[in-house]
Amino acid sequence: MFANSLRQGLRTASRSSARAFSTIPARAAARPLGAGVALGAAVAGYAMYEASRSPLLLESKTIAGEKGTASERSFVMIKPDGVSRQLVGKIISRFEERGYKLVAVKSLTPSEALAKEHYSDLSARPFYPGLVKYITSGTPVVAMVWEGKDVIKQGRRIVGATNPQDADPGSVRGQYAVSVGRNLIHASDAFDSATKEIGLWFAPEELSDYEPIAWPWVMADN
Ligand SMILES: Nc1ncnc2c1ncn2[C@@H]1O[C@H](COP(=O)(O)OP(=O)(O)OP(=O)(O)O)[C@@H](O)[C@H]1O
Repeated sequence: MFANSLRQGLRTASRSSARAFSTIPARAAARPLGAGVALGAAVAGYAMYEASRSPLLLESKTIAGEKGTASERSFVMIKPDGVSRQLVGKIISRFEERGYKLVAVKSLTPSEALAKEHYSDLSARPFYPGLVKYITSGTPVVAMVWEGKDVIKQGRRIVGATNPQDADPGSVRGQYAVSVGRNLIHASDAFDSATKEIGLWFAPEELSDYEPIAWPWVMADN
């Protein structure tokens, strides 16, 4: 019952999330997003998400790479306030300059179903309806996947504490935000959530596999 309504919801999510730009290969992006393509992407994304909900979640190698290695991946999203305040470049620079690899990026206005599923663990919290409304406001978000050593934990440090008033002044939230309800950015908080979130927001073919020119200089241990 729940799975059916979720499946339906994610189909709707895929259909109604408006995409402005993306790392999808040009040929695929140029194709009109007909029902088949949209449904295919939704099914692929949903399959990855379903896999992330199964006991396979306990595995250390998933769509979020391999936990604890340079292939570890995190889902990072610049929220509508970050886009509206034109902080996208500054925020992306934090991850790039640290040495992390951008493996996927797209701008979209999430559907209500997608936003609700992303924040499903907070559905009982009083701020949940307002949170969903904020994420689906119509101003787009920038959804990204970043890769590199310890990117999940380090990504959370770059982002800062949930309440910007508690955030380190050098973090994104500590530098640019003051309100918990408008804290600019999301980053996965654990390997399991990165697995769920990357599978929910991206189809596998949207994730690029390449090596930045400085990769060995950034990731080597000796
Ligand atoms: N008390 C609150 N009032 C309003 N919004 C809140 C409140 N607490 C959390 N939120 C919103 O819900 C989001 C998710 O909350 P969560 O507790 O998962 O924190 P987080 O993991 O730091 O945030 P995110 O998941 O966005 O990275 C927060 O980033 C914020 O936008």
